[in-house]
Amino acid sequence: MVERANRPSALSATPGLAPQPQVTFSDDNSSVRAVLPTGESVTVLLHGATITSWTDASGSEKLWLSSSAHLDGSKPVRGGIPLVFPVFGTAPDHAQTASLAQHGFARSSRWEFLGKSTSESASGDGAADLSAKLDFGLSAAGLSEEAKGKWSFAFNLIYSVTLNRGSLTTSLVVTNDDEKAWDCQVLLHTYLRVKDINEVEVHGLDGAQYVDKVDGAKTKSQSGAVKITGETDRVYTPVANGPVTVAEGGKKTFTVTRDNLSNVVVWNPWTDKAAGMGDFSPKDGFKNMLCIEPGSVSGWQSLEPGDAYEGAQTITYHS
Ligand SMILES: O=P(O)(O)OC[C@H]1O[C@@H](O)[C@H](O)[C@@H](O)[C@@H]1O
Repeated sequence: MVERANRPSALSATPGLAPQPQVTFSDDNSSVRAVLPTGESVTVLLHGATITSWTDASGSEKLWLSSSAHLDGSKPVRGGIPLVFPVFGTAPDHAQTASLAQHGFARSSRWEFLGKSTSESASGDGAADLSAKLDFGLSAAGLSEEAKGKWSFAFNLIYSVTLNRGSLTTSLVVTNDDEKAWDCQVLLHTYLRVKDINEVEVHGLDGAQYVDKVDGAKTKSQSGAVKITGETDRVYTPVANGPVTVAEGGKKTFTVTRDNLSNVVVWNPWTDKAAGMGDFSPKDGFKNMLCIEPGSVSGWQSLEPGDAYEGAQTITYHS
């Protein structure tokens, strides 16, 4: 792997040599985009450091984004990959996070774009494959007065989004910059795009315990593949750190691997919940999405002053 930090966009031309294909980066005041020479792309909104688009080389979208999602910072984004920190859902019994909004403030805050870099590795045919990495940061200084009032600890988040041919890696490093210890939960709220939810099976969770949030938070045990036949909201704790795969019509479409994230939330709102969400469009869009959300949410990451925690996912698509 060769790191080439902050190289200029477009083609690099060395006199006498054919121009080498380069990653194209663009950023405006609201989002950052990287496009590989082979056509794969990722777009990250500074609002929430939310990934709003991930495409393959042909431009086919891999993530689901509501057509009425708020992209102007007025609400968390419905779709793509929003970030959940420092609390998953709400935690009325956890004093430090009890007054925070659902899923915390990371998805509602404007992040700073820290920089971009390019790496190359040999591909199967001997040519170099390029990948692009985008880094974003959020600390207490970037919070709204309201969020600061509800969570007053000093912290630092670095979120890295790495686009490779065929896969996307998202990694969050959380550092406690305070003089006091604090707890947090982290989750990568990934909305995968599917063709028909009725054809979907999720593999890799067989034997896992889960909390069924649509059945009184009962603890249950998964048997076989997960099929989505109605509102589904489950917090799985897989037995091992193996991959979770999504298949459609018997064909594998996504593989999700986790690094240091012990839970997987599987969520689909189905008809009634989708109808009740003002930013969920089209209303039958639940047929085209499935949230597979790697996270650390069934307990708390307790960080002493100066401690850091890192969790990551890699999503690979199979075409
Ligand atoms: O509407 P929100 O805040 O984006 O949350 C969407 C869903 O996010 C999931 O992670 C939760 O398990 C669900 O309970 C929740 O409904």
